[in-house]
Amino acid sequence: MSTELPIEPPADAQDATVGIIGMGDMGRLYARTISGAGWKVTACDRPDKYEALRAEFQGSSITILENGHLVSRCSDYIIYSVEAENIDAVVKLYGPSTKMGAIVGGQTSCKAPEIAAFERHLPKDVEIISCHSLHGPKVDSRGQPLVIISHRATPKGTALITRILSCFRSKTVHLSALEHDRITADTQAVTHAAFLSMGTAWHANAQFPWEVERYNAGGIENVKINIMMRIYSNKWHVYAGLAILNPAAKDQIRAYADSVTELFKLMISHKKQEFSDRILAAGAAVFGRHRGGQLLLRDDILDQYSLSAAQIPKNERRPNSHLSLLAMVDCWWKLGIVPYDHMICETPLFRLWLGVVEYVYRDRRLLEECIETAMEDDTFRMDDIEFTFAARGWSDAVSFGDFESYRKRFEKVQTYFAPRVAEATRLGNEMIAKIFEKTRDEAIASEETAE
Ligand SMILES: NC(=O)C1=CN([C@@H]2O[C@H](COP(=O)(O)OP(=O)(O)OC[C@H]3O[C@@H](n4cnc5c(N)ncnc54)[C@H](OP(=O)(O)O)[C@@H]3O)[C@@H](O)[C@H]2O)C=CC1
Ligand SMILES: O=C(O)C(=O)Cc1ccc(O)cc1
Repeated sequence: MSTELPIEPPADAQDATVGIIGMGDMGRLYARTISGAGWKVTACDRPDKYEALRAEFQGSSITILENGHLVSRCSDYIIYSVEAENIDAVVKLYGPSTKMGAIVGGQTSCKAPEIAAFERHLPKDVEIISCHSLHGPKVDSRGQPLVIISHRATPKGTALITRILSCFRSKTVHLSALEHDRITADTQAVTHAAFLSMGTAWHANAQFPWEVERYNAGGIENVKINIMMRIYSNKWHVYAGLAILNPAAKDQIRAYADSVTELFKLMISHKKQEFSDRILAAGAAVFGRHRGGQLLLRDDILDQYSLSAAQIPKNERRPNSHLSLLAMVDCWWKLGIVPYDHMICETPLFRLWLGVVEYVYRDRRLLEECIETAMEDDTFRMDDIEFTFAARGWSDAVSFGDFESYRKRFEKVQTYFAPRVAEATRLGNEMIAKIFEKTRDEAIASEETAE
């Protein structure tokens, strides 16, 4: 495991052609950025989209071809940027056309099936070097992690790919496929499970949380609502793929659902001592080494990003049990995970999630307030019971591995929240841009120092 600065290109690097198979959101980001850095780029989507894609990219320096055979034949680095569920079929189709001696990688969010497909279908002379940008297509890539997986690779091949991808000005992290999947099961799959469950619970209670007085509680609630809306405004297949196909994700999501259920049972049976001991033990295990240092998030920034019309002063806000947060720490504790160790594969959403969890656990008064509310206050009970059902439901959906039922669960909630998606996306983008200003500025400053 290492983090490296970009390596100087080998002498022939400027001649390399990069091929992109799958011109969806991430494929387009890659094609535009890599071409903008001066590399030759060829790209395709499904053959039936050829004419439309060609018209769209007319006059640009990106060459659109009819299919993946043509892209594979003429490219030195081919990136498959298709739905994770389709990776085996697409590599099976185009893999045998790979140019002799080329390097092949993929952008899918889970590497076990991608690497298996490459090993199964690519000619043996082909190197395998995969990648994964840990951010969405609309997020500034500077300073965000970019994982490079040199699975079947020469040092020269790795140097070339590192050089090509350095145009994203991301934080390059070299990992094995296995390390990548174990870490992203936490930073992505479990994080998403928590927010998917919040959305499902609010939908089950027929609530738009920003219209409910008890959710007008500033920073933490704003993050929960904005991220939940952000996830449900995206494509279901991204979340389904990275959870269902990641061998480590099922167990971690199940552990999260178990923590939610067990804590909820302690709450409704008013076992305050047991509940409190468990919360504090989990907090000590997870945050013990991180008591000092700067918090990841600042409350005053988060307060600015609310979907609600009414802003309630801090001293009049109603405390929340924050079952979703308490269960996250309980789950990390049970699994022996220290989330700070996973920051090498952080996404913007994970940083926000860890940020709010940390915010509660490093403020003893706030944590005591959560424990007190969980035990004594019925205001959030109907939310917490629906949240418990939802967490177990999402865990089942992932365990059963059925993409179609995952899609139905997802789209039901997505449709419910659709009317406010545009506004939530705008707010979420502003919130993420503001919070990551510092990360981006640090990345630029360290590049300038290196130059
Ligand atoms: N969106 C995100 O935030 C991120 C996504 N990823 C990963 O990147 C990959 C792509 O995601 P994203 O761009 O968002 O998804 P999209 O659905 O926007 O893009 C995938 C594209 O691949 C196309 N495709 C499918 N089969 C073929 C084929 N046989 N030949 C050529 N093209 C094909 C799809 O067409 P059609 O729609 O017709 O099937 C679609 O246009 C996914 O595996 C995802 O997990 C990684 C990082 C971030
Ligand atoms: O930040 C998140 O978790 C997102 O929702 C965006 C995202 C989705 C899939 C990826 O593989 C990487 C980033």
